Amino acid sequence: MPQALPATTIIAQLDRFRRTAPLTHVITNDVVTGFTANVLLALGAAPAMITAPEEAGSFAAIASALSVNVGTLTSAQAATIRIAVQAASRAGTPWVLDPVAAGVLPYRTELCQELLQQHPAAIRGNASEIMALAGQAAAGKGVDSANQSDQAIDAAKALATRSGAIVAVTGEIDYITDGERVVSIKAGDPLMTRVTGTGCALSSVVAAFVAGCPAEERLNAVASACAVMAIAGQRAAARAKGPGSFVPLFLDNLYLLDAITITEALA
Ligand SMILES: Nc1ncnc2c1ncn2[C@@H]1O[C@H](COP(=O)(O)OP(=O)(O)OP(=O)(O)O)[C@@H](O)[C@H]1O
Ligand SMILES: Cc1ncsc1CCO
Ligand SMILES: [Mg+2]
Repeated sequence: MPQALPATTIIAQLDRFRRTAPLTHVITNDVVTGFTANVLLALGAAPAMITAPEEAGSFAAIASALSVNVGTLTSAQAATIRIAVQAASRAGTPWVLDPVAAGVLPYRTELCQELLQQHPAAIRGNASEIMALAGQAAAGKGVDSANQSDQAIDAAKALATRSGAIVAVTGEIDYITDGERVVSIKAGDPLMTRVTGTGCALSSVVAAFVAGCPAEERLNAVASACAVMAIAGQRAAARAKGPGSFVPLFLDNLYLLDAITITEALA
């Protein structure tokens, strides 16, 4: 049975995050780069999108966390990702994988499977992506999921056990697992699927939350990252007229999140 995440845990994790303002190295897709940087800044992290193959390795080694997303993968970017992930792995920088459209396209699916051997701290994807990475039949529709997140709980547990990563499978309900414990978050709003990049940005927020986090606290850190995004999304959607007004309200609500808003949202 999935457990709910207590508000006190989310508040403590967000407080640690804001006090440390983690330097977050992001190698992501062309669609969401600016939005992801703004989400991280609104919450209080320090994003840096360093993508040159000559620089990605040295930066991954000094960053507090690395986030890798294969959404608009090219062969040149795959080379950069390999350099960055290997450097992060060697330096002990926790890194997070967002396997966008894994299962739909063999090239990126093989790259994601290869990267799993480099000990990701966390993997965040939608249901179809997590099922595909776990080797189950999935029905991704391009970058979108055609599966419900609860269909992917077993796949998420198996993938966590195999990779050693915390796995977050997101959707209407988010499930986060270390292979044994499963935590669920029910907040968010369907409007979050009507703007691009909420999931992609979440993966970089997950990276920033695992920065400097002891291994035994990682499940709480990843789940708290999912919770802050979902809560801010829910609060923004309550006042938005549609996707256009949702985005600025979402950034404002990330910035304004505090103990009171978090406690209220989960009450
Ligand atoms: N139907 C829904 N109802 C409520 N919240 C939702 C719903 N779908 C997604 N969300 C919220 O949006 C977040 C992003 O998850 P989603 O699974 O849509 O990512 P994604 O498909 O990888 O997105 P993208 O590829 O556009 O970045 C979830 O963690 C959740 O908070
Ligand atoms: C729309 C889109 N296409 C490739 S990546 C991306 C962002 C959402 O995953
Ligand atoms: Mg995605």
